[in-house]
Amino acid sequence: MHLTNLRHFTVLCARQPAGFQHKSMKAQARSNRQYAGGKKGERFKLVLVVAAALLDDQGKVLLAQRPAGKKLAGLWEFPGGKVEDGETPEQALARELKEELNIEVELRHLKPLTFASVAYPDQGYTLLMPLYVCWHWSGSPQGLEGQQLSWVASSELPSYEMPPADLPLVVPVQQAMAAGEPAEVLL
Ligand SMILES: Nc1nc2c([nH]c(=O)n2[C@H]2C[C@H](O)[C@@H](COP(=O)(O)OP(=O)(O)OP(=O)(O)O)O2)c(=O)[nH]1
Repeated sequence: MHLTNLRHFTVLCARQPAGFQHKSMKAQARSNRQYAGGKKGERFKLVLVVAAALLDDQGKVLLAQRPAGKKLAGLWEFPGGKVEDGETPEQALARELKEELNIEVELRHLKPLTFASVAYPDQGYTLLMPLYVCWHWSGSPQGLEGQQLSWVASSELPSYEMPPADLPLVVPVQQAMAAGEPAEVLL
């Protein structure tokens, strides 16, 4: 995607329907809008992180709480992590889900949903985070790294405090939850 379109997309993603967020999320969204894309001339290191919205058959999505001592500790996020050298985003996500939650995911079950792009000027990096939806995995998710896990209904999502990058992802995830698993397209 052309950079101008990517910036435009980021701004669009940052808009939320009126009344959707509670107070602290509104404040986070405001600061998110201010630094999304960064200022002209600023230089950033790109950090590529992949994450998954795991959706169960009760219509809930899995959130993990970032453990104490880590950056953004206490905030709730979609499980995932950084893409390592030589990995595809899907391979990285399947590896992270195994390491963090002890579940196995087939790459074909990772369906791209949307992405977040957020610059952190004070930290000198910009986070680019593709978000996948996943309806099928084997095993039962466990917080192997000491993180709390929570299966969350769509209407409850806005009450979980999340990193700024995640706020624009909430509505697309709610839409995916409402739509249910799409039928397989056979080519
Ligand atoms: N997995 C995940 N990471 C997220 C989300 N939102 C968000 O800002 N992040 C950030 C937090 C971390 O800085 C980075 C993910 O890094 P990581 O989970 O692999 O590693 P880490 O906590 O050790 O990160 P770091 O301390 O090395 O920065 O992406 C999200 O929804 N899911």
